[in-house]
Amino acid sequence: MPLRDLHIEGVRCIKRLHLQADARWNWLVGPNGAGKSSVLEAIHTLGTGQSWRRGLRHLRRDGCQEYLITAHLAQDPADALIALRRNGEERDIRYDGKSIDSAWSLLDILPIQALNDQNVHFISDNNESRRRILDWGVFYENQAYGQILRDYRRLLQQRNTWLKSKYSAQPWDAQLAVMGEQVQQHRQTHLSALQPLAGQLWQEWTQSPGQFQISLQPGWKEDLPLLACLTRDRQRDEDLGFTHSGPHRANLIFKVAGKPVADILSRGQLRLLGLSYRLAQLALLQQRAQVAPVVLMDDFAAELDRQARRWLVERLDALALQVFAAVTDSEQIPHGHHGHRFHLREGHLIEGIAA
Ligand SMILES: Nc1ncnc2c1ncn2[C@@H]1O[C@H](COP(=O)(O)OP(=O)(O)OP(=O)(O)O)[C@@H](O)[C@H]1O
Repeated sequence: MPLRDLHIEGVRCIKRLHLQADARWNWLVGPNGAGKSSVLEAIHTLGTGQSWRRGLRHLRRDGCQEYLITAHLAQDPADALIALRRNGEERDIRYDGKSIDSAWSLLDILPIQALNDQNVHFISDNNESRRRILDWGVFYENQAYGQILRDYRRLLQQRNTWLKSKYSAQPWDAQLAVMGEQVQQHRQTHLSALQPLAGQLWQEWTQSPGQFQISLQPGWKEDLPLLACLTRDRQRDEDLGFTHSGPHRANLIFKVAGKPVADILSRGQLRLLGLSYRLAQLALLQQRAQVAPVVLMDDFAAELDRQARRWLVERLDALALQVFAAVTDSEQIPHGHHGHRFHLREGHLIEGIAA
């Protein structure tokens, strides 16, 4: 669902900026501090209700009362606008003239895949980052998953509150176990479909016969049902005041040739492996769910040599998605590559296609 245009007011270093987007490639070009990430963050916020690094209030430009981000989507009629305005703690989201209560709805209206540093280096980051990236793919492949995960988290929170308060009746375990098993099942099904695609991309890039494996640890003892683990660990959970077993403790393990990748791959290779995984997610969505996220790529060239950059562009080209990619220099864009180039300085568009 590409953007046709984008309008930003009062976001970080950007006072006011409009651009008319290309349906495929949009290169944001400018030196450090020019505002490239601010544009990407604005799009991310419009598609998720959340900033990708700090809290939302940091998005507001110093000295401004509010920020406003709006866009027209390519498939919508000309007068349908998606708009997010924030003033202090008040947030107003509208789509096609209607007010939207929950930012969750934005995930359907404007799906985004963010490839910023954290979201590409998730493999060597913590378990939570890996779960977040996994869940992004599961959610877009099967949108019922969003509700299942929210239900699971709500029950988990209730159980943890109960563990701390030590009331006598304990009503949560059976339902928590049912939801937890469902979360695990959806994740595993998704991963089984994703693994061959990610492996294919990784091997295509490395030309290495070393086998690439991803496995999912569910977050509880694998040969026991979750309910049995919750029952078994009840006393320990009560003593420590939180739930030890469940998909909130799941982990994704990446291995190449049988070894943990963080031990053997270089930082650039880890970025490429992370990108292969994320590209595989996009390919799977294209096959299964017909969702076409807008791809946001911060610091496109970081840690990638020329050949890797070309490969990445070709892979994204094959997916025919809209991409916004930040580079500090036009030289980092593979030679002869098409798309719009927006040159930025100090939060202003100095050259490019203004709306
Ligand atoms: N709340 C704010 N109000 C005004 N300016 C801000 C605010 N937050 C950050 N900035 C400024 O915005 C600029 C950072 O912009 P941004 O991160 O978008 O740059 P960039 O082009 O992505 O740079 P790099 O290539 O270094 O990643 C910095 O100059 C910073 O001082």
